[in-house]
Amino acid sequence: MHRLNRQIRFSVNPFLEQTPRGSNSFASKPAGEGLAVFLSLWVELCSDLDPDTGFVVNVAEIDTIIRRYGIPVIAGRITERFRRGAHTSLTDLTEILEDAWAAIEDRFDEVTLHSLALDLNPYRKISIISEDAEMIYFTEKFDFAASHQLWNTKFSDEQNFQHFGKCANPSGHGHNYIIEVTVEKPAASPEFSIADYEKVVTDEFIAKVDHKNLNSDVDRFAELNPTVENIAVYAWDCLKDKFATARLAHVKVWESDRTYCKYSGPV
Ligand SMILES: Nc1nc2c(c(=O)[nH]1)N=C([C@H](O)[C@H](O)COP(=O)(O)OP(=O)(O)OP(=O)(O)O)CN2
Repeated sequence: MHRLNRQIRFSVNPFLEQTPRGSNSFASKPAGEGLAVFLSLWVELCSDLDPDTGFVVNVAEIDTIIRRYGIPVIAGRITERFRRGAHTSLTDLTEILEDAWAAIEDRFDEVTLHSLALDLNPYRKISIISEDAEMIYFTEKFDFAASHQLWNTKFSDEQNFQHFGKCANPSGHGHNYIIEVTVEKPAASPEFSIADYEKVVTDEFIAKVDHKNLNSDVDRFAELNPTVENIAVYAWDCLKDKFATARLAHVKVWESDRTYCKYSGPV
């Protein structure tokens, strides 16, 4: 079974009568005319591969279906809210995403719609997945800078340099880390506060690691190597059970744009 993901970038122009023309789907289609609401929708589809084409579905077909049936639902609902001056909350966005799901889920032959994620900006998204239609997932990215040394006192110096190479440098080295924190909550439950969520992540995790020497400033790493894998577990432990109206679903820690570790542990 394969899972194919495709991102569809589009803009909503709430106060224009006509959808702007435009043909750069890499940037946004429909395009924004002047200042517009830029969004993107990630569509994840599952199936075995078609033996003749090697496709789950041709991405051109995904684009056509999503632009014809999905985007008009999202754009229409957002336009309607803007025009009557209504704020669009996460609960409203969840309903809009669920309506988009209903409009497209049966449009793909022999392929299952597995998830839909709406990027609200480059650092924040909401998602729904087929396994758990009652749940909404909210994800935001945070950054922190930290230094560390990879070293194991059980090893000789030579063995340490063999295992960890330049990361064993006794003076340490630094990374600009990114952490993505995903929480889940029942779609129908009371409004989730993004400000409260951000405060929890900032107070319970970022404050403990940002601008720190992980080996010497963070107790967890006094004996344990601060690898990206162990940092992900530490983040999980710091954050689980800390959200008042949501449950931690998983964390993803990026050590660089080439390395990340995703973790979800026992709660
Ligand atoms: N499984 C893991 N392997 C390594 C980790 C880790 O956390 N988990 N960490 C490191 C070091 O921290 C290293 O600094 C990683 O840096 P990175 O930029 O990814 O690698 P380099 O710059 O050293 O790669 P080049 O190819 O030399 O540019 C190592 N391994």
